[in-house]
Amino acid sequence: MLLTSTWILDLIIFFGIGIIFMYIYSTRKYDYFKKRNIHYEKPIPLFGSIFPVLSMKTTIGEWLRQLCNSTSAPYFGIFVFDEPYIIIKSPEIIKHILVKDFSNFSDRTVLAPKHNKIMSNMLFVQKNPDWRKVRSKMSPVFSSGKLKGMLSIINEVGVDLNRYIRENLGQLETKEVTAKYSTDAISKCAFAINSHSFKDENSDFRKVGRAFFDFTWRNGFVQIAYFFKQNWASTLRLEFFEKWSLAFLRDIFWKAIEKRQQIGVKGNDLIDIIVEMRNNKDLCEELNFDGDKVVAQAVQFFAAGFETTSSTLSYTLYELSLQPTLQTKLRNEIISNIKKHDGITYEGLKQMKYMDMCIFEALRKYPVLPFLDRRCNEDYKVPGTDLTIEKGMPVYIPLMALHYDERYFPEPEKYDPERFSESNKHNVNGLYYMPFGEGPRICIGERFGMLGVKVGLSHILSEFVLERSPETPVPVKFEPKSFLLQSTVGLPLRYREFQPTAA
Ligand code: HEM
Repeated sequence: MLLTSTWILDLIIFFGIGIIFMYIYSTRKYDYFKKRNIHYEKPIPLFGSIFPVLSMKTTIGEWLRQLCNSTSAPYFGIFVFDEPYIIIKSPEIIKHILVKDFSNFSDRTVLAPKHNKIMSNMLFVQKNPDWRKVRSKMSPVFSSGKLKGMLSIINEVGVDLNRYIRENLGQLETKEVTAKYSTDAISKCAFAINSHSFKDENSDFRKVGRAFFDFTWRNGFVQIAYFFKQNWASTLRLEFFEKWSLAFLRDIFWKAIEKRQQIGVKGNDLIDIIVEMRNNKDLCEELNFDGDKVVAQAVQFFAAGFETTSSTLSYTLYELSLQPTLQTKLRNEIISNIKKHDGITYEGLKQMKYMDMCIFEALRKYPVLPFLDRRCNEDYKVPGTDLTIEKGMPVYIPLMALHYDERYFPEPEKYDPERFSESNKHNVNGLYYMPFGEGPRICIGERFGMLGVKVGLSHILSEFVLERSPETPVPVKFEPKSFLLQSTVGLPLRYREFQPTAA
């Protein structure tokens, strides 16, 4: 008993004071946009404006889309808990931020956790100046020469993929099928290991993939902390990826490196490239490139490549199953291309223009990342506007909202590859279509990702016809527990063998 004669009353008073303190603290910046005459989404104490996302009622991509539709302003504010964030809708301003004035916005907001050396050395989260050095050294990994070398590895996985489909004809969960394919392709390219996902539902790599990206409460909470409340994530030492999964990848990776160094035979994969880098003493010194910093590059390859490739491939197949005419058009292109090039070749894949259009349109409707983020490094006056973005301010580009904006893409819900035909030019006076991001921090694996998707489409559509089944969700409902656009019920489709008609 401190203040009153009963401890219950004391407790109520302390509790009340605590609530008042939290209220005052969490709302102290809530006049930020009002003072600057910037349109903003009204916050609620403690949570800010983003409560619908935090309570997992909606996905962040869909929420930002709703907000963008509710105002004609070129930019507006939101509050994430107690912090103001600026959302940029104007394609011209976006171009300034991502490309022209990149030096002011060269880092992402997501945490690079000091407590985890693998995670903090992944390119996606790395901050400058380290990011610049590692990016320039990793870029050659994705050169045409290296990609051509990796094509034969991915093609082998494509053969396993079609064998699996043939053995399981009927209804298949397409997202799971494409996840097996991308898991095997990336584990072979980055770790020189066949993870046998098609044979073993619970192969170790597949388990790691699930642990990384399946929508669980744990993953939802950690993603929120890493993207929105970095100080919580570092104080609580939260792990973005579960410890056992990183330990598994680290172990596999070093074994692969040792084996490669012992036998000295090249494999045209990431392991070769890393071995080359490790043998270059100057480079290792410059980057302080050893131990977990090296492992980080392979884990990055897996983490960034596995879900992105399988998501894009599965959504393209899903949309084509709903529109058989488009599916036939693409199949015809694939079959004649395979005949012309005597198989699935690098040159042949480059020539399939309709395939590009189908993938670009799938990426418009289902961008793997529904928003891009940057943090302002120093006060920045946006050219041609009254807006000054202050140092430290997080800036979001609402990718999904832009991809569904009727001004750029009429009837946005409709899947129409013709939007990306040669005659339809995009991003002429600014940026609004960017499934791989833009500027110096654009996706480093864009060409590798496209290669994986194209090889997968070529294998599947040359041999199978995909159809909608009663279980196929139309339209797709996105899982609010995930930052990525994942269907709540997967993408079940019916597969049957393609029977070519005699010419
Ligand atoms: C269809 C497949 C893919 C899509 C749609 C995609 C999309 C993206 C997007 C939107 C970004 C953010 C760009 C920005 O902020 O401007 C990104 C970054 C990144 N992606 Fe991809 N990605 C794909 C495949 C891959 C693959 C296969 C890899 C690696 C093997 C990869 C590695 C990365 C890395 C390392 C970054 C961070 C780059 C940096 O900060 O320098 N991605 N990706």
